[in-house]
Amino acid sequence: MSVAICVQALTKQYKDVTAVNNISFDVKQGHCFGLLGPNGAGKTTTIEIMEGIIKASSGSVVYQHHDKEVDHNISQQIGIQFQHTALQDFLTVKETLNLFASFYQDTLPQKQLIELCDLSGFLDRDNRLLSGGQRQRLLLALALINDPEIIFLDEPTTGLDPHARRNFWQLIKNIKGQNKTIILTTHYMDEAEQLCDDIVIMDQGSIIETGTPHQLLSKHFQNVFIYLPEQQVPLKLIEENQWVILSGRVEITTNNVEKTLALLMEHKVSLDGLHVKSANLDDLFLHLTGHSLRE
Ligand SMILES: Nc1ncnc2c1ncn2[C@@H]1O[C@H](COP(=O)(O)OP(=O)(O)OP(=O)(O)O)[C@@H](O)[C@H]1O
Repeated sequence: MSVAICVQALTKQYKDVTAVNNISFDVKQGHCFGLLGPNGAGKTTTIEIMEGIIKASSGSVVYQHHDKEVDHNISQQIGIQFQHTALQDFLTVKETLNLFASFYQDTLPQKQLIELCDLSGFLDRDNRLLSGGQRQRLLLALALINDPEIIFLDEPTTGLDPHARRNFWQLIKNIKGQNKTIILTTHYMDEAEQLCDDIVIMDQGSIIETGTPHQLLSKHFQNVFIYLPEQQVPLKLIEENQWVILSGRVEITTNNVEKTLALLMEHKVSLDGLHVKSANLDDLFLHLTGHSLRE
């Protein structure tokens, strides 16, 4: 898999704040790369340096295809969905697409863009009347308007309801299916698990973990959790096995689900309401940093 962007020893120093502290990673061509971390971790600063919007204090960002360091000219070739983009009042969605298309030399055919971002139901609607999900789909279309190979999405589903978020994920999967490279920042671990091939986790300007979601989870967690209503499990069994009682449920940590279920059945424990959960990226984040990603 070839490398699309190579980030080397990147540092950004503001007066008394080191926003990004000597980080290095590669973004692979055709992958969805996730940059995760809590507020203030340095994600936006990193992304803005990669987009050529701000300059690094030291280190480099090289777009391998162009074989040169990033500068502001890169904006013609990449797509950016910013966290907050002001849309022109009194323009319809179609007029907005036309306006943004006029900023670029080469653009994706509008019909294809409308289909890809599922805009056909509200093309004549004033921007101000769009729902959160519709607005994000329009912003995604604007990021794709110049048919970029590389697309930056900065927290694209923040504030959307679960249904709109899932719709949006499907659009991102479709775009990924066209062999585009996506760089995504998000606070939502389920989003990263769904979409990202590679993940970098940042905290306080530094990288604290890197890998595929599967590699990260199997490196840090060999166990799964089994939950059962407390009243169904004899106290003696709980104590003997050093299981934990949490909010009315018994939490059993095990690396052998079959063996644990056999033990419960042997003691005639009812399995009504049983819940089995593998560790997810939220658990990983808590494990690595001692705090949850959305705190
Ligand atoms: N222009 C600036 N001047 C001084 N400090 C800044 C500036 N921009 C960012 N910082 C600081 O750099 C650190 C990293 O900020 P950054 O916005 O990159 O974090 P983030 O991970 O994107 O956070 P969020 O998820 O809240 O967007 C923070 O401590 C922030 O206050």
